[in-house]
Amino acid sequence: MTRIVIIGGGPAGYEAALVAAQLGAQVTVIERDGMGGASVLTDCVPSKALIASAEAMTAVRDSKVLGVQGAEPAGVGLDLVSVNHRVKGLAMAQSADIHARLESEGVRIVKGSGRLADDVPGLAAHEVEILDADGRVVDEIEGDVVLIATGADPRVLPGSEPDHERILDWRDVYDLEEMPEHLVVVGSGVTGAEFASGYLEAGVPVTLVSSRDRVLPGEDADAAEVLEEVFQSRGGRITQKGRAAAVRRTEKGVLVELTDGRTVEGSHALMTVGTVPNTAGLNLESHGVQVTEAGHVVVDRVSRTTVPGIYAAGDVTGVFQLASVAAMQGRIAMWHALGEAVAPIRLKTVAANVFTHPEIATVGVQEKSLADDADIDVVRLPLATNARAKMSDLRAGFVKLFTRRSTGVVVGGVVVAPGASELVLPITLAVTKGLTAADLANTFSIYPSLSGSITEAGRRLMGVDELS
Ligand SMILES: Cc1cc2nc3c(=O)[nH]c(=O)nc-3n(C[C@H](O)[C@H](O)[C@H](O)COP(=O)(O)OP(=O)(O)OC[C@H]3O[C@@H](n4cnc5c(N)ncnc54)[C@H](O)[C@@H]3O)c2cc1C
Ligand SMILES: NC(=O)c1ccc[n+]([C@@H]2O[C@H](COP(=O)([O-])OP(=O)(O)OC[C@H]3O[C@@H](n4cnc5c(N)ncnc54)[C@H](O)[C@@H]3O)[C@@H](O)[C@H]2O)c1
Repeated sequence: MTRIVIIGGGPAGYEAALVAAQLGAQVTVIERDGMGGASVLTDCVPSKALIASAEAMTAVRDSKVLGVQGAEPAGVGLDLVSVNHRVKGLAMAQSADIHARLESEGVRIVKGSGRLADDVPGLAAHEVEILDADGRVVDEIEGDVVLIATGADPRVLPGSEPDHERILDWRDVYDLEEMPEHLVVVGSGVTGAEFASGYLEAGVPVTLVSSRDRVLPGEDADAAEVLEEVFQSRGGRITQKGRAAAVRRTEKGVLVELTDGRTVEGSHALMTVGTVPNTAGLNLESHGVQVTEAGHVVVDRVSRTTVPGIYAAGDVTGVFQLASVAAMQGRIAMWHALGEAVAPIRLKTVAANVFTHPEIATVGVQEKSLADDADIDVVRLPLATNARAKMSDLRAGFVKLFTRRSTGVVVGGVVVAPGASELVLPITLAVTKGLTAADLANTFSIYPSLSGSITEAGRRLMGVDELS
């Protein structure tokens, strides 16, 4: 029986464990915190649960235009203590469900930190030491295959170290007992944009310190522009081209000093300036496992590292930091290691969503990476023209579709709308299965529905041939 040792119990680790157990391997998962990893306990799941409460606030406040009475902004508020209580409880419950599921599949779960400990490099099997919370080695186990799935932690900006009271990282926010009077979010990547949007919706004045001239530099530029407009129309402030040099505590709160001399004051600062992979202390380099300058483990498309028998998956690899990608990399690693037929990961088919208001969902090729003479047709349909959107008073947002001009095959798309994370699925399916604009156009969508804009985009891009 193949012995699999997995270090880290996030989506990369636990999904890998499920696949390996299903294929009859003997599986051990070493996890220092709790099953589900940072994704479930502190990052993805809690943030989306918090955002769900903020969205409920928005739905109530925005209902006046639909004729609802008594929902004036001053009369609607969030009870942050009970929201945080709910968020943490939900994360713990999800973690417990994953723990129970793994145990029911026969996976052994060990609490502690794992690290590679081969005495002799190059052997077919690998030793892994288990350390307790005090750093003492308490056990050693041998695996035929080791999966490194240790995730990533918040990056700390020197001079802006979180004190976890006023200067926070995103894992601290669920311990707040009162709403911040004025939250300064430093960093406008996906994490920063989501928290800035969520807290603003929850009724907190927010300033977003963005180091670029546009928030969400990695996303579709039109989508980022819509998000900025909505954010500012609701009273959010954006400090553009503002790179934080230091964040200090003041008598009343915090002062964010920017590299160009400007300052931003607030009651709390939330640091969202990226992540660092958890590779320290794993003995990777001494075992010949190649890591990049930034510390990410180098893997190929079937999750192999540079050492036979050692695989890596998830945020520790730096390949698209998404729970869905982490899980797929973990599964692929096990299929490959256990001799199953396996297709290398296809990053062009990955769908991603920014959970702001409105949400931004993307899949496949994106406009910013297209050459001027690319063989690509693009259509952009504003939501404002969609009947269902009008009924719900949704004005901001759009559907954008990219097809290959020569074949009509759908190669990418962007949806900016409330619930874009759900709406993007037909486009993702089209990109994954090589469907054409005509396939979308000839698919029945419900009338009236927001997904009608996706089939309509297909019709706009249909070639003349398909009409004849
Ligand atoms: C605020 C936030 C919101 C996000 N929201 C989303 C979202 O909505 N959708 C999405 O797809 N992605 C989201 N992400 C990204 C997603 O959380 C990550 O891509 C995902 O957690 C990666 O999973 P992983 O298994 O690689 O690592 P993790 O989930 O980080 O799990 C790794 C685990 O390994 C443990 N570990 C580390 N070192 C050791 C060791 N030596 N021994 C034992 N255990 C160890 C860690 O404690 C951790 O529990 C979000 C990220 C952030 C920061
Ligand atoms: N919904 C989701 O799927 C979701 C949600 C959150 C995070 N994530 C993923 O997690 C990963 C990490 O996201 P992130 O947003 O934490 O990191 P990031 O690296 O994507 O963004 C960090 C931002 O901070 C900025 N920054 C860095 N130093 C700064 C400074 N001194 N002052 C001001 N700004 C500064 C950077 O320019 C960058 O725009 C990403 O890959 C992201 O996709 C996914």
